[in-house]
Parts: sequence; structure tokens; C-alpha cells
Amino acid sequence: MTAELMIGTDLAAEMVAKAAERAAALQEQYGVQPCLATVLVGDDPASATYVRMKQNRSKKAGIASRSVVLPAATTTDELVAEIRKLSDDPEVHGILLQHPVPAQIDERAAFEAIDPAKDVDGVTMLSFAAMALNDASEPGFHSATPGGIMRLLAAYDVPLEGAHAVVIGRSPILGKPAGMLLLASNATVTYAHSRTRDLPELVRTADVVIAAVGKANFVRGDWLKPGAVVVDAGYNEGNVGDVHFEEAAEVARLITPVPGGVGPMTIALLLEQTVDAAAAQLG
Ligand SMILES: Nc1nc2c(c(=O)[nH]1)N[C@@H](CN(C=O)c1ccc(C(=O)N[C@@H](CCC(=O)O)C(=O)O)cc1)CN2
Repeated sequence: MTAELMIGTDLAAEMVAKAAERAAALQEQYGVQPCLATVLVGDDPASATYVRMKQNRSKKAGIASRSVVLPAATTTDELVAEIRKLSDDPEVHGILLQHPVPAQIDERAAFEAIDPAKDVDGVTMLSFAAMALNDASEPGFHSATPGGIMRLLAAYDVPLEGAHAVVIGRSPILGKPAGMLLLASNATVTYAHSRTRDLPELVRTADVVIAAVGKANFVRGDWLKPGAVVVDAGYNEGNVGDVHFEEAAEVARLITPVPGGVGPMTIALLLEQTVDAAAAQLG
């Protein structure tokens, strides 16, 4: 392996430690513990694991959790009503709806029921617009995974200005916002997706590759330009990323591992933004 690893674990631990200090200061000042509400619909084991990880790490950071678990047959109206209750509850500062939700639910309608001031996972249209317009005056937070990726790239001094970034995937909580944040850092961004022609050829032109496609080992080593920076945002079954790690690590300059790369950064940013939301609501 020739690539250097971009490790998220340590950086995430530092971010969680800082969030914990700020949460303790808020409790001292206002007598209120920041609170993150998690909403899980259905019984997908992977989603249940991610929600548990978020709750456990919240606890470590001195952030209280409120857990809402709804049956798989929940309707959009029922879910929207639950989320609105949390949006109206002054004791809840941040709300996370675990994605994906069961097929009968209109996920966009459910996301939009989150008060933008509590949208610590950055999933509402307002958060997306604030991110896309790079407008800090709007009450929008960064999408957790793309925001975590940007922190990791900054920590490893990855030059983005003028760099060609290829984002593979265009989901509303991962690929699309990742591209927007890269654009705000003056990268030249190309979105690739299932209809993109000659994908390997396109990826070979990238200085920075963000793999957010949801297919294990999809991106191969011979798709990469030597010296490229490779960020694997995949979380496929068995902790396997979207990038064929062994092949890619022979060609890339920097690469994120799975596990230990983007995943911990996602949760760290969520907690940091929960404390930001609590501070804004209390202050
Ligand atoms: N509402 C959201 N839903 C989902 C998001 C999200 O950001 N917001 N992201 C993914 C999954 N996800 C968080 O929900 C997530 C996946 C993986 C990890 C993580 O830290 N993984 C570890 C390994 C896990 C393990 O050891 O078992 C790692 O990469 O080191 C965090 C968050 C889908 N849904």
C-alpha cells in the first residue's frame, strides 16, 4: 500500500470531546442538557445499529437522547405528526430521522417536518439551500456525512481550490450536498451517477474522488489517477466501503479506510451540530 490513510476516528474523538466541553458549559450556564431526538422507523438492523451508535456517543458527550421508535407500517402522516411534536418540544434541540424509511413513507415530507433550527443532520430543503448558497445567515446545518468529509479533507490539508472533484452518487443526504460543499471550497465538481457514461474514464480525471454510490467495492484501483485523494463514504453490509480498498490504496495519495474513516466523522458532526443548535436555542 502506498497511500496515506485519512483516519476519521481520532479527529472525530477530538470533535466529540470539544462538543462534550461545550455541552457541559451550556448545562452550567442554563441548567439544561443539550438533547438529540432520534427517530427510527421499522426494524432494519443496520439502521438500529447506527441509531444506537449515535445515542451511545451522545451519552459520552453529555448530550441527552430522546428515542422514538415507530413500527414499519407507520404512515407518512403519523411520522410527520411525531416529528412535529419533537419540533415543537422546547426540551429537544436536535432531531435526527434515520434514513432510509420504509417505502410507503414520503421521506421528503418527513424531513421537512423537522424545524430547520433543530435540523442537526442537515436534511431539510432550507439546510440544503443554505449549504448550496453558502449562506451562513440561514439557520441550516451541514448534512452530517458531507460535512464530516469536508472536515477530514481540511484536517489532511487536501487542496480543493481548482481541484477536479468527482462525486459518484447523487442522493439528497450524501452525494448532492457533498458536491455543494466542495463547490463552496472552489473545487470543480462533476457529479457521476448510474446514467453516467464511461465512468472509469471520468474518475481517472479526478484529483478528489468521493464514492457515495452504495455498492460494495464499486470503485476500482485502475479507475484512479495516480496521487488522487479518495474518500469512501460507503457503508455497505459487513463494514465494506464503495471503494476496492486494496487496489485503490496502491494508486491513491490519500484514502479513507472503512471502518474508521468517514463513519465516525458523520456522528461527530451530528453531535457538534446538536450542541450548536442547543446553544442557539438557549442563548
Ligand atoms: N439521517 C441519516 N441517515 C443516515 C445517515 C446520515 O448521516 N443521516 N448516514 C448513513 C449511516 N450512518 C448514519 O446514520 C452511519 C454509518 C456508519 C457509521 C460508522 O461510524 N461506521 C463505523 C463502523 C461501524 C461499526 O463499527 O459497526 C466506521 O465507519 O468506522 C456512522 C454512521 C445512513 N443513514
